[in-house]
Amino acid sequence: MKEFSAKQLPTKEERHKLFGSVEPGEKIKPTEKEKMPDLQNTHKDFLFDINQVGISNVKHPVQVSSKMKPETQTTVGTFKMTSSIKQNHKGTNMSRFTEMIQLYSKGNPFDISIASLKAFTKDMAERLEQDDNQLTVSFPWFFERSGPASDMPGMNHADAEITILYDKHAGYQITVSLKGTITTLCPCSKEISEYSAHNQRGNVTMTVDLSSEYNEEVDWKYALLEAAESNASARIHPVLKRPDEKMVTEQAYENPRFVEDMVRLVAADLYEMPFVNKFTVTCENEESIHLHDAIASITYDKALHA
Ligand SMILES: Nc1nc2c(ncn2[C@@H]2O[C@H](COP(=O)(O)OP(=O)(O)OP(=O)(O)O)[C@@H](O)[C@H]2O)c(=O)[nH]1
Repeated sequence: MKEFSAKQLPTKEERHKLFGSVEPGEKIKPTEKEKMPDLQNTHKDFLFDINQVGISNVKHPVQVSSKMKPETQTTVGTFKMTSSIKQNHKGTNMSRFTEMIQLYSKGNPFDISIASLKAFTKDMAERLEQDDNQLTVSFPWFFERSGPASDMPGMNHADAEITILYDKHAGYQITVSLKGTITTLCPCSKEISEYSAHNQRGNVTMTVDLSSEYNEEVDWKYALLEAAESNASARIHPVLKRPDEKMVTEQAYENPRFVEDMVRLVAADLYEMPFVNKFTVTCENEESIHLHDAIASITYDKALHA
């Protein structure tokens, strides 16, 4: 066997120099915060107001409560946090956004209940010395789902999002959104075929403005998921044994749905929810007989039809 001969490597410092690192240049600008120029806080005519300025794509662990199991979970939140600024103000103080997340979470998962996020956005506006603040947090929400016959559980998830808009004069506007996955079986295919019918995964996205009647006794994630799943041909399951698979297959055949049927049925459920003001429901079916998807959407504002 060939004997291993060790290389004589230069030191780490020498290696960095070998690959281009140089000595620091002369540094003459102040290093104390008080002596640094504060460009962001320059005031003169900068031509336009800005509607939203801040930071996006901030990842932070978040704590989510739910009516479904697990009743509390830690998941990953992706935040966007902004406020408006006036024409005479050059820039926002960006470090304050992430500083506030740390202040609220104290190094733990950030509690993203509606109450906590309402307090956060109001504080944020005050800390930025602006009239408004907007926060959006999106996160995968996990929920346990059991097989319909075997009752064997597994973990499903849906994409959830909360947007809180705080305005010093107008108060709060709260919008929540959930994208859940369902099974749809094609009614046309069932009608025309001697046997079988094509079916597919459908994605139902519901975006809802919450009314002032909303309180957190109601789990909005569960309510929206139920609106999508209870109207589908069948629900999606992580674990299915043969008796489960038989039930799900037959249930889908007994409840065929076009993409149009889905958005109308979900719209009816959202219409009946007293804590929903305005909603958009979109269904996109990943068609198993096409390369393209089928899509339908309804936007409805209860106030416009009062
Ligand atoms: N306004 C603005 N800031 C930026 C931009 N790009 C980076 N920065 C941020 O500028 C931040 C530092 O500015 P400030 O947050 O005003 O810091 P500061 O003045 O020391 O903080 P305060 O004492 O809270 O006012 C850094 O966190 C950078 O992320 C930009 O395009 N606009």
